[in-house]
Amino acid sequence: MEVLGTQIRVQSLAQDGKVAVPPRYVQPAETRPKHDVGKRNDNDLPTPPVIDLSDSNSVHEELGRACREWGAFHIISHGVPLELLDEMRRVGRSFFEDCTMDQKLSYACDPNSPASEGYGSRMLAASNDKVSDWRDYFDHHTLPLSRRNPSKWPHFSSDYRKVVAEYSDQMNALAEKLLGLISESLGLPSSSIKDAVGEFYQNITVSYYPHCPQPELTLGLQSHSDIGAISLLIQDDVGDLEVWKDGEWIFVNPLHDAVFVILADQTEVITNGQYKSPPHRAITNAKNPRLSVATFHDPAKTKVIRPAFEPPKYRPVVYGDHVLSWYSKGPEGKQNVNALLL
Ligand SMILES: O=C(O)CCC(=O)C(=O)O
Ligand SMILES: [Fe+2]
Repeated sequence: MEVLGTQIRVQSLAQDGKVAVPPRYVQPAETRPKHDVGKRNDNDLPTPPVIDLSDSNSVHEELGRACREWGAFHIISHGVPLELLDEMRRVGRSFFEDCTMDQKLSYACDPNSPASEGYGSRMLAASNDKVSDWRDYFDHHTLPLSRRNPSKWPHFSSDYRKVVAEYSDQMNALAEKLLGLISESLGLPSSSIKDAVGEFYQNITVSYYPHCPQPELTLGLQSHSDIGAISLLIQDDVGDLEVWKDGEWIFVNPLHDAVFVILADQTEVITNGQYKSPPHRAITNAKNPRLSVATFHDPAKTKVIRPAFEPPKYRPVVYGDHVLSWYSKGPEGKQNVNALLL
C-alpha cells in the first residue's frame, strides 16, 4: 500500500484485495447509500431530462424547466466531437490503469493545499475530511491560459496533453453557449450570466473510483453542490452518479454521447435562486472501476457575485470567500450557498 503524507491511494487498497474497507472510509449510518444496486433503474423514480441543443424551437423552454426542476440534465447534439469525449475517457483511464503507482505519484498534488493540481485522493484539506471518499483523481488547471501548464499533466499516453488541451477548449465554448441559453431562458440578454461570472477559471478533474468491497458502507464522493458557475461531466458506462431531487437520490443513467450539466452555486446566486445548484454524489460498486471527467467553470477568486434580479434573495459574495468557506466548513448539504440567503 502506498502512502504519501496522509494520502492513501484508494486504487492501492482495492488492489490489495481486502474484503473490508478500512474504518476511515466507512460512512456514518445517515450518509450511507440506501441505493440497492438492483433498483437503479427503478421505473417509479424520475430520471434527469435529456435536452437536444439543436432543437431551437424548444430548447429554451426545456432548458428552463430542467434548470428549475433539476439543476442537472443531459445534453445531446452539443457540438463537441463525440470522438473527443472518447479520447478524453481513454487517456484518463490509461493514466490510472496503465501507469505504475510510482509513475502516478510523480504527479502527486499537495495534500495540504486545497484544489492543487495533480494526482490526489482527498477533496478537502485533511483536517476537515472526517470520512474519506472512495476515489482517486487527477486535477488539471486548464483556463485561463496563464494557469495552463501541460508539463504538470501526465505524458504517459503520448497524446494525453493534446487531448486535455483540446477538451478544455471545447468545454469552455460549450459552457459559454449554455450560460447564454440559460440566460435567455430567464428573459435575460444572452451574455448576462457569463458577464456576471467573468473570465472562466476552468479545472478538469478525472475521477477514478476503484471497485469497492463494501459499497453499502462507502461513498465514491460525498454529497456536495459544485461551487463555481457550471460543471460539465462525462462518464463511462458503469454509472454511480446520483442527484438529489425532491428528497430522493436519483440515479443518473450514463448516456455515452451526452454531456451531463450540473448548475453550480454561483448560477444559483446570479439567477436569484430561480435555478438551484443540486447536491450530487457518487456511490461505489463491488464489480467495476468507474471513470468520470468533470469540467468546472468558476469565476475569478476576486469576482463579486450577486443576483441579477430584484429584490435580491442572496447577499453579494466575493467568490474567493465562498471557496474558503467551502474548504473550511466542508460541503455538507448546501450550507455554504444557503448561508448567503437574505
Ligand atoms: O464522478 C462523478 O460522477 C461526480 C464528480 C463530481 O461531482 C465532482 O467532481 O464534483
Ligand atoms: Fe460535483
